[in-house]
This record gives sequence, C-alpha cells and structure tokens, in this order.
Amino acid sequence: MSYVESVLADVQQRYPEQREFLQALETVLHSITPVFGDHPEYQEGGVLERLVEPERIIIFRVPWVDDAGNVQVNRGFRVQFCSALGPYKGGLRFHPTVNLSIMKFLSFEQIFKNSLTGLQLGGGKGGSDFDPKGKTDNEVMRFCQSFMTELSRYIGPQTDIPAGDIGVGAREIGYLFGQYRKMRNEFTGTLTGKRLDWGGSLVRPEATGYGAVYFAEEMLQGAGESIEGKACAVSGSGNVAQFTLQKLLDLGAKPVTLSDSGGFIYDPQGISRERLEWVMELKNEKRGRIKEYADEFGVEYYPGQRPWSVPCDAAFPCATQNELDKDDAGKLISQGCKVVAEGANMPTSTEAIRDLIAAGVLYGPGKAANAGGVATSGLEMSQNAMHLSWSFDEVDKRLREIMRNIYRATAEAADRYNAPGNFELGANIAGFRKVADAILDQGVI
Ligand SMILES: NC(=O)C1=CN([C@@H]2O[C@H](COP(=O)(O)OP(=O)(O)OC[C@H]3O[C@@H](n4cnc5c(N)ncnc54)[C@H](OP(=O)(O)O)[C@@H]3O)[C@@H](O)[C@H]2O)C=CC1
Ligand SMILES: O=C(O)CCC(=O)C(=O)O
Repeated sequence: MSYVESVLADVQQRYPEQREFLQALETVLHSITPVFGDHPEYQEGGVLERLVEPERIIIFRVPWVDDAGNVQVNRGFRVQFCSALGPYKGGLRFHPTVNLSIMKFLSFEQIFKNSLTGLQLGGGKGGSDFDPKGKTDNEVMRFCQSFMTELSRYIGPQTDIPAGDIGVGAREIGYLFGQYRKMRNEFTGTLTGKRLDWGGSLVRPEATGYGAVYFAEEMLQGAGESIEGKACAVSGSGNVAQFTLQKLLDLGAKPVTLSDSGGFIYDPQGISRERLEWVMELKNEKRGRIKEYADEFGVEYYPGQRPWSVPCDAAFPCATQNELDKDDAGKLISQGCKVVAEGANMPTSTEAIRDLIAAGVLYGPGKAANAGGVATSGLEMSQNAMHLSWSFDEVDKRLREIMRNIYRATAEAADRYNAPGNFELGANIAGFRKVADAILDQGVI
C-alpha cells in the first residue's frame, strides 16, 4: 500500500460515516499522488497525516425563541481545518442538511481553494442545520444572534474570518456582524460579505459567479474558443447562480436555465437581463420559488429535475454538492457540451468528473472555478485593514487577475504532471504544494 493509500485507509476507518468528507478527500489524494514521488520530504514530515485532521472543530448548541414563543435548538459548527497559510477563512452554511461530514468536506476543499488564490488565507467553514426558509426576519435575527454569541469566542480578524454560503447572504451577515460587534466590542473585518456602508467590498456579492465565468472563459480561450454565443445551463438561483448569469450576459452568452430544490425552468430564448432582475427580486426579496418564473414568463418548469438534459454548450452547476451525476455527465457529453465550470462546491460526482475529463470536456473544479468569492473576501479584508475602499473596477480587475493566475497555476501543474488539460489534477496539486511546503516550514505543531 502506498503512503497516500495508507493515510486514506486510516481516515476511512476512523470516519466511515463521513461520506462527503471522504469523497472530497479521495479526490484530492488521488490527484496529488504523483507529487510524493518528487517530494519524499512530504512523507518524511508526515504532511498528509497532519493535513487530513482538522486543527480544531467547534460544535455548539444554538438555542433561540421563535415568533410563537417556543424555544428551538439547532446545532452550530465551525471546522478550523488548516491555518498554515493564514487565518481560517470560509463561509457559513445555514441549511437543514448541514452535518459534520458536510462541514469537513467544505472546510477541507477551502484549504486548497484559498491556497490557489495566492492570498494569505487558511481553510475553514461552518454553519448550522437551521433552515432560514419560511422564517421571519426576526426569527433569523434571533437565531443569528444566538449562533454568534457562541462563535464570537473562536473568531477574529487575525484568527478566523467567516462569510456567507448557502442560506447566508447579506441579511444574515448583518445580524451576525451586529452581534459580533456587541460581544467583542470591536468594529473589525471579522466577517466578509458585509454591506458596503459598514465595511463591505464592491464586487464581493458578484465575485463567485463572475469568477466562475472568468475561469470558464480562460479554459475556453486556452482551447481557442470563447463563451460568447454559447447556450449555458446554470443550476441554482441564489447568489452564485444570479451573478454567473449576469456575467454570462455581459460576455454575450445565452443562459437558458435556473433551478432551486423544487425543479428547474428552461427558457430556450435565453434569460434576459430584465428576467434576471425579476429573478433577483423573487429570490432576494420575496424569497419565492423558481417555479414562479415559468408562471410569469410562460416557459417550461420541470419539477424535481436538474437542468443537465437541455441542449447546451456550457454548464455551470451553482447550487450544491453532488447535483451532477454520471447520468447527467452522459447527457452533457452527448449534447456536445464543451465546458463545465463549478460555481458550487463539489457539485459533480467522482464518476461524472472522470467521464467529463475522459470525453475531453473542459472541467473547472470548484476549488479553482469558484475561488473568486473567497479571493474577493480576501480583498475585503485588505480594504478593512487599510480602512479604505477600492472602486468597482479596481476590485473587478484584481478578481480577473486572480482568476487568470489560478487558471495558469492549474494548467501548469497539469502539464508538469503529464496531464495537460486536466484542471482537476492541476488545481489539487497546485493548491496542495503551497500548503504542504508551509506545513513543513513551520515545524510539527
Ligand atoms: N456564496 C459564495 O460566495 C460562494 C458559494 N459557493 C457555493 O455555491 C453554491 C451556492 O451557494 P450560494 O449561491 O451562495 O447559496 P444561496 O443560498 O444563495 O443559493 C443556493 C441555491 O442552491 C439551491 N440549493 C441548495 N441546496 C439544494 C439542494 N439540496 N438541491 C437543489 N438545490 C439546492 C437553492 O435552492 P433552494 O432555495 O430551493 O434551497 C438555491 O437556489 C454552494 O455550493 C456554495 O457552497 C462557493 C464559493 C463561494
Ligand atoms: O468568502 C469567503 O470567505 C467564503 C467563500 C466560501 O465559503 C467558499 O469559497 O466556498
């Protein structure tokens, strides 16, 4: 058994129930296996054994009172996985499916994603099994306050800087920031994704979606093509999906689908800017369902289905993990889909990734393609530390540059390890090398 296989087997034996974490771990370890041939010092220094175990996991009770006066209790998490490259950084997810396995997979992925950004950011992630859907603003506020009362003990501008993820947008970040400020009596950049007036950065709301399209454009340009004129299937209809659509429209592409957990809509003429604005109001203010788009604009709604069966040249999974499986990959390949860029974290199953790459589809893994969000959070932290704000164009220019650098680092690592065009392998290796070197440099701690 090789070194990598023995570390993997040990984790599998210790945490057999952590399905999503093991899925993420297996993918990364499989990709980085060739690196250990060139770098025996990683094995000698026990880098992998240290990297697969989080530095710290905090699990806590979150009691709150609903509008009817009943006491509710949820579970809160923060997985502080690795701080070798900087303070822990990663979002908070509020969704009923949240559990330790999902927190660990997201936090583990964040280590390599943050490394790829080139910024000084460690990897962390957190959240709760609280479901904001159907809750009033006051209920969400009371939940956020209780969550932050406990979390505030473990975070800080030099320690751990949370942000948003599924179910955590500007409203939740506001309530979390307010409570952090009160508990710690400090106004610092300890959360990112803040509103502009109180410390946020221009482009942070747009950054993950814009970055995913920039990354897709880089992959296409590398193959002598462009996103312009391409029909694009997009899943989700939240933050990442909305701004993926906006950038696709800016670059002359034709987005044709959106989805939520109820199903997807297909608008074969292309979702226009006006219709996208309507979706933003539906989702961000009225908190409605995507089915209402079909009712409003007279297009087809497919309940309980995912959008990968429609004719498309490009696919942007922007909802959640494991939302694109082997069958879906087969459909995309048979329609001639050229590029899959992941706005979401681990949306594509392991078998589907294998099939896409084998079929020559340009596959941009989330840790590279959706790194624009956390990178712009890093830019928000820089602006907070300097007590100034950059213009929209300045931040967007930096985001564009960071995405280009991630593409280059990823493509170069893939070439170097004899797998040209395999951006999955390239992203895992390029992300891992920096973290591994930092772990060795800093001694056994
Ligand atoms: N926000 C960010 O900056 C970043 C986000 N990501 C990733 O992007 C993805 C989307 O996040 P974001 O847009 O912020 O979250 P939002 O909460 O804004 O939107 C999530 C969207 O995904 C859908 N969704 C969630 N869970 C499921 C499910 N189990 N099945 C089908 N659809 C589902 C939601 O539908 P419904 O409303 O019905 O639940 C909603 O349309 C996540 O994977 C996240 O980790 C990655 C990098 C940064
Ligand atoms: O902006 C951030 O810090 C976190 C973004 C995030 O959670 C992610 O990249 O998955």
